[in-house]
Amino acid sequence: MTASVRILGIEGTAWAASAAVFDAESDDVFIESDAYQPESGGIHPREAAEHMHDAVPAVVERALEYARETDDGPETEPPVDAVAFSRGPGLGPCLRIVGTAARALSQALSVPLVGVNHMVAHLEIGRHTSGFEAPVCLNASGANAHLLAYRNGRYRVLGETMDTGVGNAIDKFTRHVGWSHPGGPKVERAAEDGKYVDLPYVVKGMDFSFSGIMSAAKQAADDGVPVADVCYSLQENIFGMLTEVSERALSLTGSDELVLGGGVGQNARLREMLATMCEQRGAQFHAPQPRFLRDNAGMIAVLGAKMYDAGDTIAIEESRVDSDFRPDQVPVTWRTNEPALTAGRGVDETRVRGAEALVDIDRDGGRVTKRRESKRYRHPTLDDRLQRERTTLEARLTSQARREGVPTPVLTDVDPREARLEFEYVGDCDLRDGLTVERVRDVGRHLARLHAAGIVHGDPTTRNVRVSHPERNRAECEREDERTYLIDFGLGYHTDHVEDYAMDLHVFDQSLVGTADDPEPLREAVRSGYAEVGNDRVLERLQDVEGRGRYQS
Ligand SMILES: C[C@@H](O)[C@H](NC(=O)OP(=O)(O)OC[C@H]1O[C@@H](n2cnc3c(N)ncnc32)[C@H](O)[C@@H]1O)C(=O)O
Ligand SMILES: Nc1ncnc2c1ncn2[C@@H]1O[C@H](COP(=O)(O)OP(=O)(O)OP(=O)(O)O)[C@@H](O)[C@H]1O
Ligand SMILES: [Fe+2]
Repeated sequence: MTASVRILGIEGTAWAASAAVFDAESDDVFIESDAYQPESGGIHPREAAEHMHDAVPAVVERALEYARETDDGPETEPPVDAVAFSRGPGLGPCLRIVGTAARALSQALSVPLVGVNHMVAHLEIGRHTSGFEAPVCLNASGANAHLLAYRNGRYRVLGETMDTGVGNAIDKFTRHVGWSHPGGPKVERAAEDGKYVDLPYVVKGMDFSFSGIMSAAKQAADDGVPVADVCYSLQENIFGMLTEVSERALSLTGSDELVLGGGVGQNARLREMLATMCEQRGAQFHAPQPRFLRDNAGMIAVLGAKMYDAGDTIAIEESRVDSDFRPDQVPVTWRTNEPALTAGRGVDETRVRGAEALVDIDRDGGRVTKRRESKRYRHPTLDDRLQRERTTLEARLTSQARREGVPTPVLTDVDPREARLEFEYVGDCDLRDGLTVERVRDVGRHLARLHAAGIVHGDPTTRNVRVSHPERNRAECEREDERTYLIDFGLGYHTDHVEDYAMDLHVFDQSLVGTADDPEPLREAVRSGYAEVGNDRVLERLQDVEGRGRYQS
């Protein structure tokens, strides 16, 4: 055995044939990579696999040489303690080649094998290099885009793309305008000379989708809008969406640490937006060095070392690869500390900061005043548009929902230009701080009622529901009707699409998984409440929606 743990990492999920050596004691990470560059178009899975076949042995050999050169243990011992490899997600043909190489190496060196989830590695490297205890993680990579937070032994997906990964979306646009792969860096360069044009902006709670904005961007380029302007505006909107959902995740979990992962994280504008957002809300932001952001075996070796330390190795027979491997499928064996959600605000607090707004609370007067803040990270034109649209919608939908029999606060005043709303004060605490099966079932009924009226809430989370809390206000709870109120309709809209109703339920479901200690009975309750009042087709579609967010190349 060497003095400190040393791990050989191998990566090859799509384009980067990469091997690395991580030395836990010195924290030294040696990385050797060989990138696949398609001659035309995007990544071809077969060609990429051929690249892996040709390039993996050489990068592994270089890494092993380095391991031997820097090894101070006896020569008869292997230069590393384990071989860690990317098991997925990724392109099947590539993964299989890397898996075969890793198994052979683990046998040849007589060291254990560690099977690493590539997406968890993208986020763990940021936790490792930042030293943050319990950050929210934004993974912005080619084939994925996830918002993740640790809870009860897993990384929970708080939000994700509903169609393609963020890098792939950008790459498809650059292919359309005839630029070579990868497109991300070219968009970044072109954007330097651009000015803002209007493009779609789609967030649903902490989920988001790129299909609308990408078709509009292609259309704009076809219509003769200067490509620089399209690139600039794509960055403003796409990264604005990712920053907004990151802020919402910080707000929901009460965390004040954010880390970035994935190849798109190399983009300076994205990093700037995230840093500005964190600064504005008093949170800390960390982005690892570029060599750890793009696909690389260093992150595989670093997480491999943590897993190895925890005894989380894998038998050769069980080490098959999984091209759909989701981050929330991984039992997190290497973390023991369970961060508590920050406690709900005290009864006396008079000002609350949400993800979007500052809310001033006048409990005695029975009023709250909500003011959407200008976001410094956002382009001023977009910021202005979103603030005004959302304030108007929130006013309208809050009242319409009540007419449909869904408890909401009475709107007493609205000023769209100032992005200001005044409501009746309702409930005693947020559902997040008083989660019960009965209340969650109520939310299911409320959502069903809204949907039946053609309204989508848009951001139903455990913080956007107010409940009466027995310990905080006895008198209140002696009322016969303990009510569950929906608030914050700013992302709502009218629609008759079953898909949109299912998405609404999905958003609530994700917030339960992200904030509850024992989410299963609650997830059951929201479905049963919904079934009492609503349309079964929506619940069926929910199952479909849950199957998405899989690896899509
Ligand atoms: C499953 C795995 O194979 C996949 N990996 C992956 O997509 O490679 P990654 O290195 O994380 O990200 C590559 C993407 O990152 C984009 N990219 C690179 N530099 C960029 C930049 N400066 N601005 C925007 N995008 C950039 C590229 O255009 C490309 O779409 C993933 O993590 O989803
Ligand atoms: N009518 C109300 N009665 C009582 N409390 C309220 C009311 N409206 C808002 N709050 C409190 O203020 C918090 C933030 O409000 P709201 O969700 O509307 O703001 P936001 O910035 O849009 O938040 P987010 O986007 O993070 O959900 C709520 O979680 C709730 O605790
Ligand atoms: Fe990646």
